[in-house]
Amino acid sequence: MERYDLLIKKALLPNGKVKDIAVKSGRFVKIGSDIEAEAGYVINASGKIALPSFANMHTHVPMSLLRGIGADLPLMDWLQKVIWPLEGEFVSPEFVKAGTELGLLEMIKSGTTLFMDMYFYEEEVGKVAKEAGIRAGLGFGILDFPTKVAKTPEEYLKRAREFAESFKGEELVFPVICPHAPYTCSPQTLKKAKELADELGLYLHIHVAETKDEVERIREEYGNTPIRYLSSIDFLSDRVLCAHMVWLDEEEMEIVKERDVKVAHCPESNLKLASGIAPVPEYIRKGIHVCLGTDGSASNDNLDMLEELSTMAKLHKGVSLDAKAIDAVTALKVATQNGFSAVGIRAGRIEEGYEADMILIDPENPHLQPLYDPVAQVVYSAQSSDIDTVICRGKVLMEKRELKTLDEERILYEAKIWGEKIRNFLDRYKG
Ligand SMILES: CSC[C@H]1O[C@@H](n2cnc3c(O)ncnc32)[C@H](O)[C@@H]1O
Ligand SMILES: [Zn+2]
Repeated sequence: MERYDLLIKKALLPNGKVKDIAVKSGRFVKIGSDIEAEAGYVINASGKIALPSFANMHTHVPMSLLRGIGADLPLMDWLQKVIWPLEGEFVSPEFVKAGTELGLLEMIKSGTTLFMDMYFYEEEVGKVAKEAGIRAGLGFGILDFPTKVAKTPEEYLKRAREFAESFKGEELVFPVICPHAPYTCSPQTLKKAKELADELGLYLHIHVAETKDEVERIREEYGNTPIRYLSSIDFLSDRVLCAHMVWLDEEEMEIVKERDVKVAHCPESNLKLASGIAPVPEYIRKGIHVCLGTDGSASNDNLDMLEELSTMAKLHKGVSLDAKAIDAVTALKVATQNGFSAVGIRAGRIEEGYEADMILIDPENPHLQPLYDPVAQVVYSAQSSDIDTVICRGKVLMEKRELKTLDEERILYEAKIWGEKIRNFLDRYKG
């Protein structure tokens, strides 16, 4: 008799069919009716909706400890007056570890199995991600100005290289090169970051065209808009993930399409920081590769991809007056498959041959009943607390809402202690 690592029985698939799902060596190997086999682990998914898990394609996970701080400010005031001074005071390996644990708790509980992160002391993020069993594309943030983690661009680049070299060849965690933005990195730094990514065969991840102010600043400094400027220094390729991309003109969209640059749309952060609304339906129409991210928890203020995808789908209908601007099936694809495939991972579909990353949603809640159209109802009315089970590469990270790899009680306790320290500092700073 065939033996599988994991057998998920009687799950309701997005196509409306009830099937068993067999997993071996981290992949979906058989999807069929009443699979009779031995299995290392069996999950009874009767009555549950099976969907691909989410790929959060732009985060600063340790910022979970700064959630709720700096509300109601635009990006540059938020960064310069609140966030960067706080990071200068608190960022340390211990802060990053505790913030990552809190963030991963939230991400796993809301169905994410891949996140793309940019921050400081990223080796701490890597260690926690490995323990948690989640996929992560991680990069040490590169800047031109001095902070407590590095003084010169050369030092940031050195740290980025050291981090990348120490995390190469891992199963689920992979290094990425992360210059922060065109307005915080000189052309020399951006070119060196690209050379480093090319030398090590890694993706680049960067903030681009987030605000109108940024566009003006880049135009004044370099005589061009951000995408034209990045194109002129040969920074763009199919291995570049650009977060935000709110303010592009038609010609820039053509450049992005032509180079197959990946776009991480972050609608909630863009709304909260009053940055604007990226023309995502137009990107999709043009065939640009769009995926979805939350950004950090101090600009969102959570890491909940289910909420993010619902916001995305509704927001673009509202601004375009087109109910089909981003339909439910497309929204789900942007939040799942498009994220994984942007970084070369064959996941985001529950199909034989795909990586076994998936969630089970419990529809036995008033806001999901009666159930007529599982995909649309998940997109428009599910809450992350409906997510019952989360599986990453065939490993169960949460079942019946119980976390299997993280100690929820300890992590929440430690986050509250950090909260006390940061609150005391803020009180003194205000006073
Ligand atoms: C160099 S590490 C990452 C750096 O980015 C800051 N950050 C967080 N959110 C945003 C955003 O939306 N735009 C630009 N920069 C952002 C974070 O605080 C870190 O300093
Ligand atoms: Zn960001």
